[in-house]
Order: sequence, then C-alpha cells, then structure tokens
Amino acid sequence: MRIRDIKVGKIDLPLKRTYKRAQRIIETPEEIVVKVITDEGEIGIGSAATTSQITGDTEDSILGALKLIKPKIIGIETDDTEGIFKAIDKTLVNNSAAKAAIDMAIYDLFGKKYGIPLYKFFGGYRNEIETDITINFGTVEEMVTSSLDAIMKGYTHLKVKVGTDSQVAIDRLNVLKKSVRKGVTLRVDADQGWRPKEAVRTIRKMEDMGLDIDFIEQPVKAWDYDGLKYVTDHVETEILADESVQGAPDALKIIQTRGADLINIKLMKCGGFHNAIKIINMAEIVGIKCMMGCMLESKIGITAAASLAVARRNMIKADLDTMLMFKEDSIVGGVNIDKNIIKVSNEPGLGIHEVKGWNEIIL
Ligand SMILES: C[C@H](N)C(=O)N[C@H](CCC(=O)O)C(=O)O
Ligand SMILES: [Mg+2]
Repeated sequence: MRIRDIKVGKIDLPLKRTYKRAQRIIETPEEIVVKVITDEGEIGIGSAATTSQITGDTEDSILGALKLIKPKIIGIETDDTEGIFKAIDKTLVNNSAAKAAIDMAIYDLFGKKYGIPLYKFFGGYRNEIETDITINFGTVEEMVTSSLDAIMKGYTHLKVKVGTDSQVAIDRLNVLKKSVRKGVTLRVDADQGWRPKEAVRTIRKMEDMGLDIDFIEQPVKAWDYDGLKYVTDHVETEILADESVQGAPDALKIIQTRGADLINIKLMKCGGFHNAIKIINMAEIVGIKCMMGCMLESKIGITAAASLAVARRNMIKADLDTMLMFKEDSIVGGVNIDKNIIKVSNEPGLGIHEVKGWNEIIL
C-alpha cells in the first residue's frame, strides 16, 4: 500500500467560552485536517493545530509545510514509516504541527491496514485515562464559577492558568482551594510567567499555605533550562516542563540534567507519535514521568494523544480536555469521553469515521 495523494482541509472549532492564558486570548481555534490517501483507497486522518505562540505554527505555515512535504512522500510504501519520516525531516526543520498531522495519518493507515487500534500497537497498557480540566485565567468570580462547574461535571483535577503576576496567582489559588471540596486537586500552569527566584519564592509560599499543588507547569521562560532546573531543585512541589520541551532533543536536555520532574508531551510540539515515543522511552529510563497534553485541538488530536497516553505506563497524567470547550463536535468516531474519563475505541487505527465541516484547500 503506497501513498497516492494528500488532501488538506480546514475546520473551525468555535469555543463555548473565550480561552484566556498569559500569551493569548482566543475565540475560534482553527485546525488543518490532513487525509493521506493510498493507492488502495484507504484514508489516514491527522490534524494540525495552529498555535503560533507555542510552536510557531500558523495556518499559512502549516499549509506551506504540507505543500513541501506532499511530493516528497507520495509513492512511499505506508509500512516504511522510517522512510516517510526521514523524507519529511530532510525536507524541512521545525513545523511540528504539520509533521504531527502527517505522522498521525500514517499511523492511522498502519492501524487500519493491520486491523489494530493504535493504543494496542503502542503498548496497550490500559484503554482509558483520566483528564484534568483547564481553568482559564480571569477574575476570582469567573475562576471560582468555572471550577465549581467543572467539579459538578465530574472533574477532580483542575489545571489552573494563573497569569503572570505571582502574587495574583497565590491569591487566586488560595480562594480556589477554599472554594473546592476535599479530594479536588489543583494543578498550576504558570505559562512561563515567572523569573526563577520569583518562582521559587512563589511556590514555597504555596507550599507553606498548604495549597497542596499537584505540579507547577512551566514556571519560567521556555528557553531558560538553567532557570527551570534551579526551580526544580529548590522546591518540594513537582515541576512539569511544557514549552521547554518541544521535541526529543529538548527532552534529552531535561532528562540528562534532571531539569524538571515531569514532561508534558504534546504531539503538536514534537511532530507526532514517532518523536513522542522517543521522549517517553528516554524519560522512562531515568524515572521521569510524563503527562500527555494538547493544544486547542479537535477530537482527532485528542484521540491520537489519548491512544499513546493510555498505551504507556510512563504516561501518568493527562491534560486532554478540549472536547468540553467546543460548541459542537465535528468529528465522528474516535475517543469516548465520559466526564473526566477518556476511553479509546477498539477500532483499527484512530477509529475516526468522519470530519464534518471539512473545507478542502488545494495545496
Ligand atoms: C488545552 C490544554 N488543556 C492546555 O492548557 N494547553 C495549553 C496550550 C494550549 C494553548 O494555549 O493553545 C498548555 O498546556 O499550556
Ligand atoms: Mg502549559
């Protein structure tokens, strides 16, 4: 079975509520959906999220990258995944979202060809995982209301976006801790907002106040590896690297220096399954655990991410909550979401049947 064609299209994902984090405010995320078509008429599906502030990928850059990649992989045998990824990496650096979309579609085809759900192919450790839910940064009232709403819907882990002012972060978390019932865990995403010493001071204060934070995600700038390690070494709370780990080489840096306690893997950051697997394997060797995260992505990306997250023992946490954020679900098939539990299907590949509202773009 060889690659015969690649079609791309765009879907809009209108949000129920505006998404707010330190670097961006967004109403309607856009996604590029890729269909890799074989000479036997089989179709593999993948998606690329536009997240310019994190990966640098925009709609135009994703389309530009796909235009370059397409002629390089047409005609290659779909089983030759090494050959496909080598051809892509020889063609262009970075552009991880476009690469992730093709990678997802290739693995989807692989699963379909051999009749195996991807989660089983990747390790089959379990078939479901609990996700947290992200609480947007906002006023105290907004954050308390969203948190109580999430808890009512069955979520027990809240990942709180705290903005860039560390004192505001402490105040917000203090109020949230008092507002939620026992048994609800707070996670914090600082979105690169603090300087290293400020981060240590802030996190120690949270520890002294007994806020019992599960982890602090990306307290310092993405490029500040020494700063991240400094924070990790000087607080009790676990530190999760997010933007500092885009691809496998970044992960290696963190793993070799023990620069963080945990790594947040996102297919959009690392360019898909084949690189995510490298990160999981490297991290596992030294005992660094991983979380599977996501961008503002449709059920295609969430299904892909969940397929790897459930498959591997070293993936102990998940932040795969975007499905709840969209006004409607334009993807038929894929994972099943019951409150905070994401369950993968037993269908071959990703198990995606249809992408509604797919507007084809001619490359
Ligand atoms: C949506 C997910 N829960 C999340 O919080 N992801 C962000 C990155 C996505 C974005 O801001 O577009 C994160 O983990 O920092
Ligand atoms: Mg983050």
